[in-house]
Order: sequence, then C-alpha cells, then structure tokens
Amino acid sequence: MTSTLTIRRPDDWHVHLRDGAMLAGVVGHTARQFARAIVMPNLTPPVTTVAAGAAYRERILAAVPEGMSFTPLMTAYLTDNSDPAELVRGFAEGVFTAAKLYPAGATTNSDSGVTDILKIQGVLEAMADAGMPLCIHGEVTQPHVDVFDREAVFIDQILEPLLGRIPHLRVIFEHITTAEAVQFVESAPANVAATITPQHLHINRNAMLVGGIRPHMYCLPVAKRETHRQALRKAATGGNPKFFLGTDSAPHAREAKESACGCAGIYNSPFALESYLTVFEDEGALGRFEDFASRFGPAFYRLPVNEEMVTLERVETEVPASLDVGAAHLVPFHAGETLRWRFVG
Ligand SMILES: NC(=O)N[C@@H](CC(=O)O)C(=O)O
Ligand SMILES: [Zn+2]
Ligand SMILES: [Zn+2]
Repeated sequence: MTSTLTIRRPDDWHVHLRDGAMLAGVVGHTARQFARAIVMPNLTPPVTTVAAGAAYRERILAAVPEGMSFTPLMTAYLTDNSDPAELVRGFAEGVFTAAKLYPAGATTNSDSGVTDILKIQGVLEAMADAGMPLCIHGEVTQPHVDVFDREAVFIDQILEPLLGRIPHLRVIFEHITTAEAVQFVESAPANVAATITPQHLHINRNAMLVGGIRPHMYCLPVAKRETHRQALRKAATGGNPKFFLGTDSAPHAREAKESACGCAGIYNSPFALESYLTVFEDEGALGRFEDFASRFGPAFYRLPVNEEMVTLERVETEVPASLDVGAAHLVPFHAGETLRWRFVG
C-alpha cells in the first residue's frame, strides 16, 4: 500500500491568477504546489503587448508570498489587431511563453478576442515560424450551436482547418472536455497537445444540474456527459505525452458565482494535486502521475523539468466550504469534501 508519493515538482500549464487584491489572495495557492504556471492573459484590459506582459509578470512576482519560489510563464492575448512582430519579439525576449486564442465571446473576458481566425492568419504563421506555442480556448460561439457541442464543432470548423493551413503550428488545445477532443489530439502530429483540468476528470454535467443547480460546478467549456469524462480519464492517466496538467483554476467571488447570471470558472488551485491524484489512484495509474504532472508539460513547451521534489501522502484532507482570500470569499472545487491525499510540500 503506497502511503507517500514523491515526484518532481509539477507545473500548471493553464491558470488564472487575476490581478490586484485577487492576485494577492490566490497566487500563494498556485505557488505552494507548482514551480511554474502558464498564466492566462484575460485581464481587463487584456494583456496584449510585451510591456503589459512584463508588467503583469512583475505584479505576480511581487504578490508571491515570502519564502515561496514561483515562475509565472506569461501569455499574450490575441485580438483581431494583434501585431505579429510584437508577439514574436515578446517570445524572443522571454516575456511571452505562448499566445492565447479566445474566440470572441467564448468565455470570461473574451470580448476582445478573435472574431474570425482568418483575420490572424499572418500572426499565426509568424508564431509557427518562430516556434511560439498557441494556447486555444476551443469553442465556437455561434448562437445556434448548443453549448454542449461547441468544443466538438470547434474541432471541425476551426482547429482541423487551421492545422491544415499551418501544419507546423505548435498548439495546446486547452481544458479539453470531450471524447472528440481526445481522439483529435491522439491522432494529430506531435506538435498538438492538450491540457486537462481536475474538474473535467471528476464531474460530468449531472454534478452541475441534478438535485438543484450548482454554480460552483460551472465552468467553460461546460462539463459534458459521463462518456466524455471517461474518455478524459483514460487520456490523462494513459501515459500519452500529449496530455498534461492544466488546472484552469479560475477564481470568481462567491457572490459572482451564486447569481442569476453566474460567472464561469472553478477555483481548484488550493487542492489541485490532491484532486488529480485521487483520479490517478482510482484509475490504477499512480505510477504515471509524475509524467502527467511534471514531465509531459515541460517536454511539450521545450523547458527543463523541475529539479526539486515534492511529496504527497495518503492522508485525508478536508476541503473547506469556503476560503477567505482577503479580496473575496471563494468556494473551492471539492468544497466540504474529504480528499484521500495531502500535499506535504
Ligand atoms: N474556465 C472558465 O470557466 N473561466 C475562465 C476562462 C476560461 O478559461 O475559459 C475564467 O477566466 O474565469
Ligand atoms: Zn478557456
Ligand atoms: Zn482558463
């Protein structure tokens, strides 16, 4: 019976740290578990320039609690008017690790996103030539497309044609939620990968809608039916280097979630590793956790793995019903539940 698991320190390849008081309240939760994180640029206003990316990185570093070491990896927010030279310069100077495609209107703070992918063809070609990765929120936004179908339709209408036009573009299909996405990434060449969140491994859409509407289970892309959750669990735990950890931890104040029009986003960073590890244990794949959490992400991003080690022990952890992070009360993923693992450090 395994009672502890020691692995290289993981990284989070998709997180929302926000800004100001919220940043100060949440960054420690990420920095406690992860050495590095790909930080999403969907602030208001979004991070679109090298100067804004560098300034945001400084604000994050200033907010990291005393005694923790953490490296934020910055992303540029693509708009219809993105300048290829600015992005590639940010990548060359080490300010930007990647750029992020939000289809306009697809999710939180995506209003300035891209209205038509063909408008940024030149930007994406320049990125591909520079080897700069593209992170994608993969959902279409046409009103007639059902919200549960938006990821699968995105593959057919946007992603597959995009890779046909620019086959060498390095793409991370982020927070995938469907069997179609798993299948697409598996059959794509090595320059296409995906991140998987803890919530999409744990919950299906019933968790959000049965027995009352549960706003803290709502994020985008929305959780799908059980067959999709099973496909995601197989992908995450199956040892394929194309699938790696990205929490999509997305804090919104409790009252913004518990609302007639609640925000999309699940705050999972405080117990992220415990949450993922429970899944790996249930799938009989504890031996593959380090690959998913600590090796496949750096390999795809062409970064070294972390040298430091961390330990998780098989001790029950109670997840609080709510966390006061100063700026807000946040209801974490697994609120009120007991998880079987504890992150020691
Ligand atoms: N995942 C979410 O539901 N929300 C994210 C945005 C995103 O990643 O799509 C957020 O910024 O709140
Ligand atoms: Zn997203
Ligand atoms: Zn996100």
